[in-house]
Amino acid sequence: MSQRYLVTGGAGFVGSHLVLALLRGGASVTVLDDLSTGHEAAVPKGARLVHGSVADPDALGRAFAEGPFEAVFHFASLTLVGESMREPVRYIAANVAGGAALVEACIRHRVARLVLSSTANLFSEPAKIPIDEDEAIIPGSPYGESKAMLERLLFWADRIHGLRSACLRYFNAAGADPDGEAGEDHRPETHLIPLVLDAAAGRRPPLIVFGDDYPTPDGTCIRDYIHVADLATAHLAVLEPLRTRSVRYNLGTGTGHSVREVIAAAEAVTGRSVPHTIGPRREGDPAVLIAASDRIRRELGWRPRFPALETIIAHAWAWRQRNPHGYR
Ligand SMILES: NC(=O)c1ccc[n+]([C@@H]2O[C@H](COP(=O)([O-])OP(=O)(O)OC[C@H]3O[C@@H](n4cnc5c(N)ncnc54)[C@H](O)[C@@H]3O)[C@@H](O)[C@H]2O)c1
Ligand SMILES: O=c1ccn([C@@H]2O[C@H](COP(=O)(O)OP(=O)(O)O[C@H]3O[C@H](CO)[C@H](O)[C@H](O)[C@H]3O)[C@@H](O)[C@H]2O)c(=O)[nH]1
Repeated sequence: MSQRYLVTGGAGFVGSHLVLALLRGGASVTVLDDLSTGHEAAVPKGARLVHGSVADPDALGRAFAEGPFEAVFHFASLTLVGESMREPVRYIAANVAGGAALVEACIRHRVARLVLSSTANLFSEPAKIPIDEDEAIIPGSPYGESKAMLERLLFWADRIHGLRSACLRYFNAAGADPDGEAGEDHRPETHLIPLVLDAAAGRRPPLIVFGDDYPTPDGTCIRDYIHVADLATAHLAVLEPLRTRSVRYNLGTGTGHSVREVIAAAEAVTGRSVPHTIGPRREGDPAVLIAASDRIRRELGWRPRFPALETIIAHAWAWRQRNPHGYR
């Protein structure tokens, strides 16, 4: 019998790519998603969708009735840093309550392993770049704070109940399924690469570059863009160590790219110009965020298959070209 997994938020960008990877590996997948930002059409064929919130006991009951699960992957979350700066209470309440309800259900249903989508926003004042797992956790927003709280909740769930967990701190998730079966469709879209590609395609007004007076070589912010398919393989790679211990890893490629470099790479990939203007800084944006992913490389042998920015952008562009209206 095939192994069965629960993926919360599996109708969203990163979650749907993990669902694809699990299905391609022969697993059975249940997705629990309230479709608040995800899309029913993004749930890959072959997975079962339970429509509802992780905070709703009835929806959790319907999802867990499909178990027992080998492991649970928790992507479902409010995810926007900027929005969380305006609505801190809603962000912390929703993310912590949803995560806590899910963890409680995992304990009750004797799930042994849970993987949490955590974030680079834990590290708003890095003492050194690249950022490793020993860096002090100083969340940059209520969104980051909610992930820090869930990481602590998981620490205690392991210590007291033996629920093993992996906290995966993604840096900038980007790209699309290399075979074109899934892609990025956030509404509203706030992420740089899809905005750049839509500007190139003429589907949006010119991109606004948020500040060109940062202490970086070209003045624009530097980020570590990691292919969403490589995030998926990292989720699969942690399942083995989770049999015996909890882990936490920072996930990026270890290479940073400025906003200007992203624009130049997109122009090279698409053969079009990316109309853009320079605007003010966006509140809360650190100048440079780059992950040291040495620990997961060393301990688990994980490597990004698609580390090059051009490949990440090419896959995102290919999906967007075939799906100009996203998932509709
Ligand atoms: N995209 C990134 O660059 C990035 C970076 C760091 C961390 N993350 C984390 O990765 C995860 C996935 O991010 P994403 O970009 O795929 O976001 P997304 O919005 O595309 O996906 C989130 C999914 O969760 C669902 N959801 C939200 N609240 C829910 C609830 N209470 N119950 C059930 N479903 C709910 C949404 O409908 C959506 O399908 C999030 O936890 C996010 O915080 C993302
Ligand atoms: O219209 C835009 C959009 C973005 N940017 C710049 O592009 C870079 C990337 O911005 P994104 O919004 O794509 O990503 P962030 O680095 O802000 O956020 C990412 O990392 C965060 C943690 O730091 C969270 O985890 C979040 O979910 C994740 O998308 C930033 O320097 C931003 O200032 C622009 O110049 N113009």
